[in-house]
This record gives sequence, structure tokens and C-alpha cells, in this order.
Amino acid sequence: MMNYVSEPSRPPAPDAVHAENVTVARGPRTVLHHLGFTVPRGQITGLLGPSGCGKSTLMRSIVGTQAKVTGTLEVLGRPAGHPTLRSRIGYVTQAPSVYDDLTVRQNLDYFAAILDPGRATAERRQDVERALTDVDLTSRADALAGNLSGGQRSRVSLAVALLGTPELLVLDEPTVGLDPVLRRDLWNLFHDLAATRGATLLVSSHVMDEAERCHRLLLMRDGRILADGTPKALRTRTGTDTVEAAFLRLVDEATAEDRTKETTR
Ligand SMILES: Nc1ncnc2c1ncn2[C@@H]1O[C@H](COP(=O)(O)OP(=O)(O)OP(=O)(O)O)[C@@H](O)[C@H]1O
Repeated sequence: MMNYVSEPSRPPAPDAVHAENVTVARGPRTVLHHLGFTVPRGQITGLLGPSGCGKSTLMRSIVGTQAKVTGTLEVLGRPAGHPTLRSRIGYVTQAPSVYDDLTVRQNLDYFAAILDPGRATAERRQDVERALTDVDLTSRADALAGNLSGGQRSRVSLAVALLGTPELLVLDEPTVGLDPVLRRDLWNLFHDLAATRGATLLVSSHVMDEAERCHRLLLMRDGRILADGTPKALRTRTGTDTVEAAFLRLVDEATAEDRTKETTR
């Protein structure tokens, strides 16, 4: 007789981000209102919406750098901002944060040393070379960061975020100012990171054609989530051909609803 030993039942890995009733105030104003959504693991989720709708504020909340966040916001199974999340998240802000008077490789060496001071030098060098290859900057590794183009500087910031092989990458408008070829290459890299390393990417943009490249979308307007789903589901739901048309239809519907509420008050 054979003994069958049942596998211990493991709870499923939590979503990369789980938000319930998340509200954020900046100064005297509430800029995010009662947001509820999830970001599944191993996929690219696009965060899209017009300028000022709250994309950066939401990203800052997720990485734990935003004050006055209320509600439930869990990231990789921990409360947002938990110290153990620091090495598990890569965050690229809109403004490239690199030192102009260091070369590209020196910038990466410096950040790699801060990220993991105990790591052996040879391993750290390997991490740096891998990150340089990821963003296609090996040929510019010895150039001063201050002598790079805007797009190249953005890619150095991205390389810094990739150093620790983070599980979650939060990228705030990473393709702004890039030419179409670089944009395409970066999107190919994002897909590669999700497919081969199982990374989760949350990428903000207000360029709607980039939405079509995401697995899932969170569409925002005025500090609220307008819609959440795959590009196909959003097109189907709104009876439109593109995510841009779907977004405009949803904005029009929401505006009409707001007006109705105002007139019935
Ligand atoms: N430091 C601040 N103090 C007070 N309000 C702020 C501050 N920074 C941003 N805001 C306000 O918060 C709201 C959301 O801004 P946020 O930068 O998150 O929008 P966004 O969607 O990322 O915009 P963009 O696409 O232009 O970067 C805006 O109304 C903005 O005016």
C-alpha cells in the first residue's frame, strides 16, 4: 500500500499591491479618494490618466514615500513603506536621479554599494554589468552622466532600479522624452522582465498608445480609479477600438454622472 502524503496547503502569493479605501491628502487638499484596486504579480500594469490626476502620488504611496495615506495599502504582502520592502522594490521617479560628475558605471557602482553594502565586490560588479546590458548602456558606461542625453539619463535611473533584481518595479513615466525606437526597446525590456524574471511592473504614462502594451490598466481621473481591466476588456466594455477611445468614453460618462449628481443636489 502506498502512502500519499498530501502537500501542505500554501496560501496563494498575495497580489503585488492590494489597496482598499486608500485616501491621500497633499497640503489641505484630498488628491486620492477611496481607491480600491489590485496589481497582480508578474504582469505589467499601466497607470494612466491626465496630468494631475494623481498617478505620481499613488506611486509614492505604494513605495512608501508619501505622507498622509489612509486606508489599507499592502505591497508584496506587507504594509506599504515597511522597511523589509526597500530592497524588494525598484522605484524610478520622473526626474532622473543620477550624479552628473560620475560616469554611468560609477553611478551604478555607488548605488549598488548602498543597496547591499555586504555584497562581494565581484558579485556587485556582475550586477552592475547586467543592469548596464538591460538598459543598453554598456557602450556609454564610461561616459559622465552629465554628458548623456535626457533619454540616456532616464535609462541610467532605470538601471539603478534594476540593480537589486526587485520583485516590483514602480516606474513613473519612464518613456517621457524618449524617441520611438528607445520607447519600443524599453517596452520590450519591461515585457522581458515580467516574462523571464517574474517581475511585476507598475508603469505610469499619459501616452495612451503605451496602454495597449500593458497586461492590465488602471485608468485614473481626478484622484479616482475610473476603470480597471485588460486593454481588451476596456475596449469591449466601451464598444471602442482603442484604449484612448475607451478612456475618453469613460471620462465622458463620468463627467455626465457628476453633472447629474450636481443638478439633483
Ligand atoms: N507637493 C505638493 N503639495 C500639494 N499638492 C500637490 C503636491 N504635489 C502634487 N500635488 C497635487 O496633487 C495632485 C496629484 O498630483 P500628481 O503629481 O500625483 O499627478 P500626476 O497624475 O502624477 O501628474 P503628472 O502626470 O503631471 O505627473 C495634483 O492636483 C497636484 O497639484
